[in-house]
Amino acid sequence: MLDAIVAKKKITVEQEKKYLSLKEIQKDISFGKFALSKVMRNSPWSLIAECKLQSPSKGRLCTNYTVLELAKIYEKNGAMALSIHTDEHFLGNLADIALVKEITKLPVLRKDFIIDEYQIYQSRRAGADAILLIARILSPAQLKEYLHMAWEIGVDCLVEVHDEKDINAVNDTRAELIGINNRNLKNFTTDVQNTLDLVKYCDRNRTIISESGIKNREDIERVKKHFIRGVLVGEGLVKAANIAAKTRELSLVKGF
Ligand SMILES: O=P(O)(O)OC[C@@H](O)[C@@H](O)c1c[nH]c2ccccc12
Repeated sequence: MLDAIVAKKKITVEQEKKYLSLKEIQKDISFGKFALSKVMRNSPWSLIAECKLQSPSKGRLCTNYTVLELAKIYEKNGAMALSIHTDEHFLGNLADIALVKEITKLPVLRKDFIIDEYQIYQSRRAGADAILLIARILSPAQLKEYLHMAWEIGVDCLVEVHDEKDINAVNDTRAELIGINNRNLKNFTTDVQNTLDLVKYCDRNRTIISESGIKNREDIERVKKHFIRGVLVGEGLVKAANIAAKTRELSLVKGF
């Protein structure tokens, strides 16, 4: 599935370049302020709350709320940042970033499959504070190059890792934010234990978070003991009976 999404993404990006060239995009961007890393550096715990309406493996996850409604609930209840899908397989849309930025003050991570430098500038032009870089779909050279390009325009990168090989590639860069993904890329199941197994390979000077399959305080207590500074949660939030309460629970809001 990942391969198919990436193949399709390559075609989409080539089409987008025809519509608006890289040069034109580069002319039209304001510099970012590294808002995500700033927030995470200053906070002992960060919930990055994902506005996830659908996933390719599970289908529709959320029908009662729009991306904007979710963003507002998350902000009001203690989330430190928002993750906004912009890939079609997740019902995402690049324009959602600007809409979300209009109604919240939180840093916004663009959640997509970045495989071309074009998308880095495109993300900033769309208003993103940060982008996801998935180590598995990039060569070590590409990873370094993309981190540098993003850094030059004030955009943070959350580098996602799935195994020891990915982590070795990231340790060899200056990436500040690392996300250990608990999702098995072959069968799409999630296991929080993956974070505990892999965190020992990560350079401790980075800000490390746990991604996918986080459902409750128990999961958080488990990873928090092992130098994890935050979580990225989608399904656990959007499928909760009370999304506001779940956001407070996973944000570690006092008195919950
Ligand atoms: O819904 P979950 O299990 O809480 O997972 C959120 C997030 O980690 C997941 O959406 C994700 C992590 N990395 C990705 C890369 C592409 C698409 C999706 C993802």
